[in-house]
Amino acid sequence: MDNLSMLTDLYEFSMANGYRQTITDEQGVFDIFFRKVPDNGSFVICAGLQQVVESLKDFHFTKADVAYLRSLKLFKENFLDYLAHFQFDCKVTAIPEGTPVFAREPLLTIQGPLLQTQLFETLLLNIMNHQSLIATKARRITFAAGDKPIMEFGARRAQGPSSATFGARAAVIGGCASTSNVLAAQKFGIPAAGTMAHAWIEAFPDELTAFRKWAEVYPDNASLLVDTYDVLKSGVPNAIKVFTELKEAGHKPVGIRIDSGDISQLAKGARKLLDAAGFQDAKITASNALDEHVIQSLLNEGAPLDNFGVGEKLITSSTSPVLSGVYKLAAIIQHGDVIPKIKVSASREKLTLPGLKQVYRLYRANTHEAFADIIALSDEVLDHPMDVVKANPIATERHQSIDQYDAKPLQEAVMDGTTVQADLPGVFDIQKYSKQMLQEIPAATQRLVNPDEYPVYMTPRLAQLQEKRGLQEKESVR
Ligand SMILES: Nc1ncnc2c1ncn2[C@@H]1O[C@H](COP(=O)(O)OP(=O)(O)OP(=O)(O)O)[C@@H](O)[C@H]1O
Ligand SMILES: O=P(O)(O)OC[C@H]1O[C@H](OP(=O)(O)OP(=O)(O)O)[C@H](O)[C@@H]1O
Ligand SMILES: O=C(O)c1cccnc1
Repeated sequence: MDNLSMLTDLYEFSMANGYRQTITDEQGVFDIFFRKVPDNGSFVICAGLQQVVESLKDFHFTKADVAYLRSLKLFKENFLDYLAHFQFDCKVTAIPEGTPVFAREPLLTIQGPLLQTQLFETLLLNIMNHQSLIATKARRITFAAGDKPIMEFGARRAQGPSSATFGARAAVIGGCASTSNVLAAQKFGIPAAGTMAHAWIEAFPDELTAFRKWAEVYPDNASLLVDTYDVLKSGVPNAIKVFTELKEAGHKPVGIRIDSGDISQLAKGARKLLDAAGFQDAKITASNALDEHVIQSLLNEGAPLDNFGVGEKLITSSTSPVLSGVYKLAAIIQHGDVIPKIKVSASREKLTLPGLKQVYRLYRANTHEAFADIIALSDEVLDHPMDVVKANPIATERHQSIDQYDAKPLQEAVMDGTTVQADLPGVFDIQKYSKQMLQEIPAATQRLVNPDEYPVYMTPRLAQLQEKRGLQEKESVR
């Protein structure tokens, strides 16, 4: 990661400078969470922690950064000096990447000097909102594709270079098998994959010559794009001619890609022709503005497709392009005393969760079947049975009783100062872990349309604290 310490909103510097002049001893505790799941889904796949850790570990300001900030004529010298000698001194706990998470759960909590914790808001949200959004979209798309591999093809349509590269990382966390983005492949150890563009076909006098020349250069990697002129009349018959020549020379053709038209009809026609010519093993890849709904529809129609290349709809999460994760102050620690903090705004839905907290996944006793999550204060022991309250302040039927469960804490220690305490696994290990975690949550919460709600509760103590602190803040403005 580049040094991104200056990638923040001006107001973070303004507040941090202000804290330096006013309340210098306080520690801040901030939580990252979201309230709404993209695409009306029920869960988000948490992603971005590795880049959060890398950027915090290396958080510093160069001489040029400090000179620039000085030139704004907003900040005191004691603050600029603090930045010039910045030493990261916070503790970070977080839910591991790949975990399916739900609204209002603290995905990441950071505790440390208030000035420092304030400064990280914009950068941490930028990283986690982006990667979690794309990992979640990728999970929807790979869910629709079942066991058929998805190649991530989005670099050309991503919103800028870094969205392309970190988006490809997130796409793999969400289940994609490979990427066409060579930088992402190199950086994160993802298989680099791809076929050819229409330009290759157009560059030669005719399609057959173009296919032959490709096969000469890549005899063992002949995946031919068959839709430049006419898939069934020209593309597939020409591909079969070249595949036959390759076979005679002892090579195994890979397959074809269809990138336009009615993919289902074309794939069915192509499959017949390929099979009749003895190329039952040749794979059919589809691309062209695919998303989870088009893929599901193609497979429901029985389209004989083996792979999908998915670009713009995945890399931009175009049908739901924002994950509105927020970074909220949960407590101030003053001389060792924890003072829980809450935001009470006009909309009850935006009520925050005060205090130092932990999230638990609740399993039916002695099984791997998760049925709910619960947010507790971090010093609490969970009761059996327990009267719990939905974390969503505007949910109906908020009160429930739960019993006979096993609880697994989700947040784990990640950083203590610049010491990294958590494992930061490679992307495919994260993908594997993510799949295991998804198997544990009910199938009905994972369907693409109108998924069941997965309950997220608070313990009675946390609910009481939220109510009490909320009322206190309301009283204070009377
Ligand atoms: N059988 C099908 N069922 C559902 N959707 C399909 C089917 N075949 C193709 N699609 C999708 O329909 C959309 C429009 O396809 P169409 O071929 O009209 O695209 P286009 O972008 O106009 O074509 P081109 O790429 O040649 O410009 C694409 O998202 C494509 O993936
Ligand atoms: O549609 P996506 O999911 O983003 O997948 C990637 C697209 O990128 C290429 O298109 P190209 O840039 O050549 O444009 P065109 O095929 O639309 O003409 C490729 O042929 C796919 O259609
Ligand atoms: O390799 C491909 O086929 C490819 C890569 C990027 C975008 N479209 C297609």
